[in-house]
Amino acid sequence: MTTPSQHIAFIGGGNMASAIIGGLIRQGMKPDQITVVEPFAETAAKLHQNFGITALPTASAELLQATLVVWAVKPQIFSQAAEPVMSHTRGALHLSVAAGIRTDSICRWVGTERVVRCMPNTPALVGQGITGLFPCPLVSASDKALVEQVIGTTGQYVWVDQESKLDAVTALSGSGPAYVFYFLEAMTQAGVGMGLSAEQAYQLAVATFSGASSLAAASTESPEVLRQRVTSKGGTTYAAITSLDDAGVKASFVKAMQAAEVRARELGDEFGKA
Ligand SMILES: NC(=O)c1ccc[n+]([C@@H]2O[C@H](COP(=O)([O-])OP(=O)(O)OC[C@H]3O[C@@H](n4cnc5c(N)ncnc54)[C@H](OP(=O)(O)O)[C@@H]3O)[C@@H](O)[C@H]2O)c1
Ligand code: PRO
Repeated sequence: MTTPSQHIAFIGGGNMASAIIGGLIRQGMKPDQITVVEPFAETAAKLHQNFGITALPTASAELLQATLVVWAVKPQIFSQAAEPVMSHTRGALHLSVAAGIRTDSICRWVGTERVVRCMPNTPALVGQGITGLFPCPLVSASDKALVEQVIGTTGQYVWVDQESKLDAVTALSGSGPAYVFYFLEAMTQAGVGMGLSAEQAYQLAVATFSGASSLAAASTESPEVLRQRVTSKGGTTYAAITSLDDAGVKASFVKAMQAAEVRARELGDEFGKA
């Protein structure tokens, strides 16, 4: 992976921007190749402390040097954040991480159709993210290559062929780390209830998740077969999975992800109008 030689601007310097900036810096990009617009002083201080970047509190002509602009603001304020930025960045390629906000809204707000919409996730912070990407028709092969270079510093990526599929990516891998943490909370709570220390229960739960994920990634077999290998006839796993099935956990999980996909669409409808 080569480091982008371009200048990159981030609008919004919070969690997701920091995850991507961290990836870029780890790969050797220099802080002076990165401009961040971040009005919140505490977040700006963290950017300085973590990456040596002095954020701008508001948009300025400094943004003119950006060849790529990464939009990492909440969907709710995207259109408002774009107003002061637009006049400085019309010549740049734009990459949005905002959940739900569709490319027709983004193109209107940023004044160009060189727009890629994406959905990363927070394991990007440790270089193990996965990002879904969707390009507008005017995005060139070299634009896509630049986006791949930037997002590649945070982990894996997949291009989707229809924009609506990004809402599914959002429900699956965008929100997905929260589902994993939810399971970790439950497994740790159960372990503590059975007499383990909180530290040991958490260590066992985290190692089990990462170990099982690595096994699934390395295996050619389906998760169903891998699960069956753990499940001895009449044994402990059988008792646990039967209890989960009786409680309808799998169906509830599918329903929960559908709720996330619906919410992504709603965010686009609700905040994409402006
Ligand atoms: N976190 C995730 O797991 C995740 C995953 C994929 C995609 N996303 C998407 O990433 C985007 C950012 O999420 P996040 O979790 O990184 O949120 P966040 O940590 O709150 O970061 C957003 C930052 O933008 C700042 N901001 C507000 N108004 C601004 C303006 N006018 N100009 C420039 N910056 C402004 C916010 O400052 P204030 O705090 O002062 O408002 C905040 O620091 C969202 O659209 C979300 O859908 C998040
Ligand atoms: N975090 C954002 C949300 O919860 C988008 C995916 C992960 O809306």
